[in-house]
Amino acid sequence: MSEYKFYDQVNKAFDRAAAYTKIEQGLLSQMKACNDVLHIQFPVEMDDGSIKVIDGYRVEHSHHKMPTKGGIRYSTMVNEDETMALAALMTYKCAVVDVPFGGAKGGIKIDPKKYSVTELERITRRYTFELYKKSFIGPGNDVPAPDMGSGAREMGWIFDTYRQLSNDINAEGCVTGKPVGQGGIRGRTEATGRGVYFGIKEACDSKEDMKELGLEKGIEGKTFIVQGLGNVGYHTAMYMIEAGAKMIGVAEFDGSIYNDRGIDLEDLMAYKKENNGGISGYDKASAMKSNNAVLEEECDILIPAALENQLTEMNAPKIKAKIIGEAANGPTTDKAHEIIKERGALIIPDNYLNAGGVTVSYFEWLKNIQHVRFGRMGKRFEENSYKKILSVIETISDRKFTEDELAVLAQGGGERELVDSGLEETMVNAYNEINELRKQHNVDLRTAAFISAINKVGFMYKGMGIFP
Ligand SMILES: NC(=O)C1=CN([C@@H]2O[C@H](COP(=O)(O)OP(=O)(O)OC[C@H]3O[C@@H](n4cnc5c(N)ncnc54)[C@H](OP(=O)(O)O)[C@@H]3O)[C@@H](O)[C@H]2O)C=CC1
Ligand SMILES: O=C(O)CCC(=O)C(=O)O
Repeated sequence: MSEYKFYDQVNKAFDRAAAYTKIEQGLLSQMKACNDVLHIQFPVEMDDGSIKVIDGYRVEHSHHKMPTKGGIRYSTMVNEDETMALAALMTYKCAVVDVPFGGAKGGIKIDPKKYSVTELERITRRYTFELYKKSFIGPGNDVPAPDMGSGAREMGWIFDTYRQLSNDINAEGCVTGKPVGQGGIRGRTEATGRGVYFGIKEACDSKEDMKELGLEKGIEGKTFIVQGLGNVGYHTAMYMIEAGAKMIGVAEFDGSIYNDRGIDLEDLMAYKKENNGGISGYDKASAMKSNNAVLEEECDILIPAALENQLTEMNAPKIKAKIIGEAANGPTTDKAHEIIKERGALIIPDNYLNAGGVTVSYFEWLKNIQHVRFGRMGKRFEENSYKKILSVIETISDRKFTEDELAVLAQGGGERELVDSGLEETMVNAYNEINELRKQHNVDLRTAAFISAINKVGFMYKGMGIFP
């Protein structure tokens, strides 16, 4: 296990922020506690007929809102402490972006690369069965989603297993991040990275805040370095580049690379695919001496998008980036946070910045329990209304719109457009809310995000009281 107890790190940030709230100590202790911690060990038959015992976890951190929500991580590093920390972060993250769920997280302690697809399916289905038996899954109680090492395919297996076991009419809402054909929503796969981009963009669009950092307003022209080109890292980089930023460094599990003229993301991804997921040997950038060395290079924005505890007191003094965009959960230890803050850099914290995933998961869950795709009822109606307005404009202005103009101007909101709009609205509003708190209390953005979360969860508890 890492020398940094992840759950302690989260609680340190919580305690720092709690001092700025008026919530009593007993209630603060209840907010920090993990309400249910499940550790299971279950057997799975391998392709060669042998039997393996697998460790699985699910932690429901807070039941102040139901269902609880959070991804399932497939990694050899999974353990109880990590799952508790990640579940706690889910509670605070949901509160920061006003997603009405309690926090949860799951983990299966395996290296998914070492198993065949059929073995992974058996592991996932048996894990789901265990969650079902123990009431740790269901659209009204606990709703998993993807995290490191898992994706839409695994969520599809979870949904199918759940619906075989239960005749719940809302079964589709038992898990999010599913393939679209199985009740998933368009835009969930890219949602976390898209949300990270919206959050960084909102920060960069503040002239006043950028001036404090000695930077120009806007994302365009800014350089960035990313750690981990998985789901979150790749989509973040893609949207940053689309907006005119330049990726000059990448760190992966097998090495790190740097090129101040920019690295072609798609070219690198194609190389990575051929190279078993690794970037070592990529010859269009310089190889650095270790897999984390590139994090210390000069850049405007550093985006850790892989693991927790990556910026520690060891490397924090050498980090030169002016903005740290925490796409991963818990990438910065408490001590590193203090060091980076002292230097005057802006840390955009995980419990706000990577909330795009759970936000779009919320939209997917709503779609599932409503049993109707967003846009299905209104899209045509909107389009017909816009066409009528445009036709009146044509009549009174003597101007004829081209087919292309009409296609753009008379477009109604389909599922993808509505998801994107809801995600942007959520990320922008939450940024401004926590940035206000940052200024009001003269604190950093992480502390501000925790103040926001603690006050919101505290407000729920005050209203509900403590049962019995
Ligand atoms: N998926 C989601 O919707 C959300 C994810 N997050 C967080 O984002 C982070 C990344 O998750 P996600 O993108 O889904 O996971 P993925 O499994 O898709 O990607 C993780 C990436 O990090 C790489 N990696 C692993 N170890 C290291 C290392 N030591 N140094 C550098 N890179 C490494 C992986 O390489 P390889 O695959 O070769 O091992 C992979 O490219 C996690 O902290 C997760 O909790 C947060 C919110 C939502
Ligand atoms: O989409 C979700 O429900 C949870 C995503 C997640 O695990 C996270 O935000 O860390």
